[in-house]
Amino acid sequence: MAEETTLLRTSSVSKRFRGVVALSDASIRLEQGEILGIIGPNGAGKTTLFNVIAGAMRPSSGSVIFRGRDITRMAADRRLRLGLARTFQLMKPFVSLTVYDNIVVGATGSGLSKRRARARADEIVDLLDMGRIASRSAGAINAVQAKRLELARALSAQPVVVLLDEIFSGLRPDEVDDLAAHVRALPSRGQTVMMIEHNLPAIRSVSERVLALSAGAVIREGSPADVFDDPEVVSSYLGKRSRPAH
Ligand SMILES: Nc1ncnc2c1ncn2[C@@H]1O[C@H](COP(=O)(O)OP(=O)(O)OP(=O)(O)O)[C@@H](O)[C@H]1O
Repeated sequence: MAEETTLLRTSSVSKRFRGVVALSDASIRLEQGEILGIIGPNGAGKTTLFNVIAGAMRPSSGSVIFRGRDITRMAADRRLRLGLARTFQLMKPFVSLTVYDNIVVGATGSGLSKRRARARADEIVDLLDMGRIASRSAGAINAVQAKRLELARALSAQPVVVLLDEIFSGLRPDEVDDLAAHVRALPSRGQTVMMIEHNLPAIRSVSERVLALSAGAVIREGSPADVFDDPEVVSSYLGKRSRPAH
């Protein structure tokens, strides 16, 4: 394995909550410049994987290595400063602030001065075509715009790796296309992406490599076509009474 191109990896990570095994011996690697999709039915362990990688939770066993450094026990805010940012499935913008100021807050959280944070926010607003909503109250934007703000907030930290948690869920196909174009452009800006997604057409349109989790374990890894059609992957979704629609 080409270790020098591996930006982030988990090594035999397990996470147990009392009787529940949320992650079981999961070893995952994220290569420099890729967009890796993580799929799996409800309860497969996807969010737990993100929590362990981003520092919201410690694994019961195993380790997380980022740029060659063991960050398993490092606090989330230090990981952010090292270049590991995430979006949240449940977005909680500061509703009393404008969209723009929410992005500034994200940038200051990554350690920038106010002045540099504003310059970063200006860049992100341009990058994600958010000019029309920048001065609106974050409490007055719609769900699609809120997704974009969540992405903007994560990017404001200028991360090396960005973890996207279901940013395409609930979007119409045209809205997916619009946001997907921005996600596809991230590697050319030096940003590597790992994304959890139930929206399989969205994954197919942005990632070359997909990894399927079921009951906390990695069951398949490969191209979207190979993984989506794999019988074990299909049956893991059917077992949960939901089919990977693609
Ligand atoms: N804090 C917790 N306490 C107890 N059990 C938990 C906790 N967090 C997750 N679990 C359990 O761990 C398992 C994996 O949950 P997780 O949220 O990681 O799955 P997921 O793949 O993200 O699901 P979804 O697609 O529904 O978001 C589930 O059985 C869940 O109930």
